Amino acid sequence: MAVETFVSKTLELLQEEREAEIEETKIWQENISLKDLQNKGVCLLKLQIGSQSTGLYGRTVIVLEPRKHLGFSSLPSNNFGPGDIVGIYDPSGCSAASQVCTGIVIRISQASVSVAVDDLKDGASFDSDGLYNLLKLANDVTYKRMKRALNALNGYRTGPASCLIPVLFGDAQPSSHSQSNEFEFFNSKLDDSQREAVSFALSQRELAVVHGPPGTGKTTTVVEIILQAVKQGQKVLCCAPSNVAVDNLVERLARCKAKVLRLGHPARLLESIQKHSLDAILAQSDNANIIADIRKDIDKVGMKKKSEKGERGNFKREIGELRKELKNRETAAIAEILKSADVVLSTNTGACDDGPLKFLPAEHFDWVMIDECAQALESSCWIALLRARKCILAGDYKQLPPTIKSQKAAAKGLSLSLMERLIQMYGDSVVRMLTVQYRMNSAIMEWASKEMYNGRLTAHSSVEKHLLKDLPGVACVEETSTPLLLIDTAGCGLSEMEIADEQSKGNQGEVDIVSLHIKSLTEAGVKAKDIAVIAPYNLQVDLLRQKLSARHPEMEIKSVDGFQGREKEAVVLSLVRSNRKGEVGFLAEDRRINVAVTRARRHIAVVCDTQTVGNHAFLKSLVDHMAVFGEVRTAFEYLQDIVPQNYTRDHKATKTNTSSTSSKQKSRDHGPGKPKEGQKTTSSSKDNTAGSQNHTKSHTPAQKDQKDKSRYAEIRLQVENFMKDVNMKNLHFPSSFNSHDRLLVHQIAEELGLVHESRGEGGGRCITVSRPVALEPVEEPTQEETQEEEPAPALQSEPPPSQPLVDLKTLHLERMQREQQKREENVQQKKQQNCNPAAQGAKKSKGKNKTKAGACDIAAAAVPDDDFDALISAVVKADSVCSFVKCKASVLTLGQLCIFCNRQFCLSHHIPEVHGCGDEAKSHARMRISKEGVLYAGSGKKDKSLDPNKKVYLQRKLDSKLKDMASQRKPKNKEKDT
Ligand SMILES: Nc1ncnc2c1ncn2[C@@H]1O[C@H](COP(=O)(O)OP(=O)(O)OP(=O)(O)O)[C@@H](O)[C@H]1O
Ligand SMILES: [Zn+2]
Ligand SMILES: [Zn+2]
Repeated sequence: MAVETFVSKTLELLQEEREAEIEETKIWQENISLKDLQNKGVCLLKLQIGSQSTGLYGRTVIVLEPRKHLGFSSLPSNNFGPGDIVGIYDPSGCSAASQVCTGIVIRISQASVSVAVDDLKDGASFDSDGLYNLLKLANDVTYKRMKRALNALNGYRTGPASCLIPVLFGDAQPSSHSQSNEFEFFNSKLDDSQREAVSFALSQRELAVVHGPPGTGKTTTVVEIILQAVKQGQKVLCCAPSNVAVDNLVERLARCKAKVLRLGHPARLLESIQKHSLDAILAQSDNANIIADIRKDIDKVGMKKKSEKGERGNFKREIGELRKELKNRETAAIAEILKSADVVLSTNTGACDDGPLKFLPAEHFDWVMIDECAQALESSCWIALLRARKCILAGDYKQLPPTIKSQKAAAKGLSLSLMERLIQMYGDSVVRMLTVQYRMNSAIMEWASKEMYNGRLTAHSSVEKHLLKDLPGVACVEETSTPLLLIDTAGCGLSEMEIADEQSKGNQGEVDIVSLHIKSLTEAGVKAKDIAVIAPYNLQVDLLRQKLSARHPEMEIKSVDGFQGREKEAVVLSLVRSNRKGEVGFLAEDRRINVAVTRARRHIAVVCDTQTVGNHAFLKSLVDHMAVFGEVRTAFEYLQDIVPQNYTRDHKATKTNTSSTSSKQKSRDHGPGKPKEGQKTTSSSKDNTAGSQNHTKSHTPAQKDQKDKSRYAEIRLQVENFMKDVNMKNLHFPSSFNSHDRLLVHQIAEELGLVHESRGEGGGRCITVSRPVALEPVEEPTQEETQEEEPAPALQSEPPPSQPLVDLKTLHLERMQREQQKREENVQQKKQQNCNPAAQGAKKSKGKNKTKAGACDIAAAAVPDDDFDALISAVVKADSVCSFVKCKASVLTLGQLCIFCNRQFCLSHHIPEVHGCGDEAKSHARMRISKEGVLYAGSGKKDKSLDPNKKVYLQRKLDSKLKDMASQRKPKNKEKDT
């Protein structure tokens, strides 16, 4: 009964999912430009042929690359993967008429995609100068196979799985063998939890679940289980949802000398795996020569001129005979090979009856092992499960579930994996969890363990304390000495781009900060190939690649979903979302964040707006964990390095001229070895001394603390003496001061409201403290805006540097919140007056008329209330003329607002390219994504907040932009032969 219910419900949901997919494809074909398809990651446009070769059992393999002369060396972020079925089209479009051929993606990197092409249409060939489009094709083979398996499950009467099925549907209890047989482990290094999982799997009669959290050696355990099964004489069918996971197992098992056989299209297998493929083994078998001869004969016959009438019939018959002979021989050879293998491996759907397995008797396999089970649709598992009397499922259901297009079908249960369903049904009695992890520094692990794995994980001693600085060639600087680094953009105005599509978000400010952090890491000697940059959004991935890929071609920059199953020494995670409403959308999928964080071995840096992401409990737990156990910096510490392109918060440039360097200006924790050029911190504040400044430095072990304190007192005394001596202009500290000393100087200067500056490089670097430049007097600032207006607020009682950390964090957040409120009020006010403070700020900044939409908020925030009126009137005036440098044209009646910089321009300067927003316009055009169409499974809610008028305006603008850009380009007309 349970089976019937399950099958009918699942068939329905699969149908829904299939319809969603078809619907999506239809929408694409009808409404979406190729450009947009590319943005969605399912299309790659205008690729050129990098090389062409014959490989893989006679198939043509072409390598497609982005056009070189455009300067893009990397492909746009996309969802192509090995094994995908694709169409190759000439550049006229992606319609049936322009299709050159279809093929299968063999391999894809950031720089190129290799496709094993199916037969070319008659007469067609690839033009080495031509450009081609690549489109992912929907493929219903998988659906058909799953449906068939479900129907078979429903009608299952007798067969190997008759005892297994009732257990998997709760109609019979799982049981175990009465006497556990003694066995010896092949791998003597297994830890206790791994051994327990292996013993348990061996002792169960029908079902065992191995729950392997990140880095706990799940594959190691699975391999041991399989080897033990083989030793007992069992035949094992081993599956996983993805080709990558299957190949990984093939490699590991082959290394242990197991007799493995990998099923699947050779194009889909890793090169190193191909020798284990059915095709390769077949090619080496005794039958191979005969088969090859027959093939040759067929080719020969086929080559003869087809036009010779009369002869034609003979050829056909001859070929027919040869084909039949070939088929018989191959069938026999395949069956023989299959039977002699101990472990047959394939993807879940590759284990179907229409593949080579049809040559085996129904009872052939004893066990079915499904790895990465939590990432598979249950229906796909049933393709293999019907073949065995016992199943072992391995995976981690706390990581991302299978990708499902229909949110409805997902919500109704399609995304529930077999593994999770069984755990819901039987609880822990069928599960053994691996609890020792071999990847993460314990500080990284603790959060995941606590939030996702009931606190059961422990870090193996080999990784527990490992840090980047322990890697050969990596210097010990602050960035390489901390496992957790949170770079908080709250209150820094680094808002996400306003794009109507929930699936596509970007944040240029975070890109810049990530880039600076990458710079510190690589300068400290961390290799680019050991760093992963991860973002949850494809758009952000693209922006990050644009910024970083040219400089670091070896660095992997991927979406979270694309990184599951992988690990890197260092991970830099950009969470992107930063908005007033506190919307986190897509990030609200806890498992996605879990995956992102647990890729890191020695270091994870999270760049995010804690104020936005803090609205989500799970994300907040991460932020809090990092605040307590790691190091927290505010993005302000980085902004000085990126201000010019990004925004004008340097209000000295705005000539509102005051005193008030932003209250938010935080002490910058320049770490040893990472001081930034030209960096100057002119601010300090009472409020800093109140402790919030110290939140940048968090983790201080007790003994170190003691030493720090005395050194701190020593330096502090020197600085205080300097302050008393009015004749002394500067206080130079010797270059013998190490980076930590300099850090203390920095802290003290901050506390005492002094200016400090580091000069020189490496060992010659030294720090100087001086009095702040005299500032114009200002009115008493408000409580919140507590400022550094008096040169020396100093010498009030200073709390010692270490403070309860959580409190600091809270203080910080509270303050950010107050600032946010204030900013919002200001913006409100600004709106009423219909003015635009950013315009003025931008005009004066660097002469390079460029500013971001958010800049006005920042400028407003940076100005104390009292000055606000003055600013407003200045700005109203500025706003009535064109914002282009030196242009005096009035924009009151005929002005045009630039959506990128939010400024008014006259008709001759309103085009983004003309006044300096060209880059933004270009990237915006690239990012335009239609509202519908869902790329990922997940829990994201659509952002419905964008004003429809604005959206229409935006669309129109972008459309005309695209047209402009298209007409500027002379498309190369390629001749077509049909
Ligand atoms: N018992 C062990 N002793 C020492 N190292 C181990 C042990 N088990 C696993 N490892 C190490 O942990 C790492 C991950 O192991 P493995 O490849 O089996 O896990 P995985 O399945 O790829 O990862 P995950 O656990 O994230 O799924 C490997 O470097 C492996 O050598
Ligand atoms: Zn502009
Ligand atoms: Zn103008």
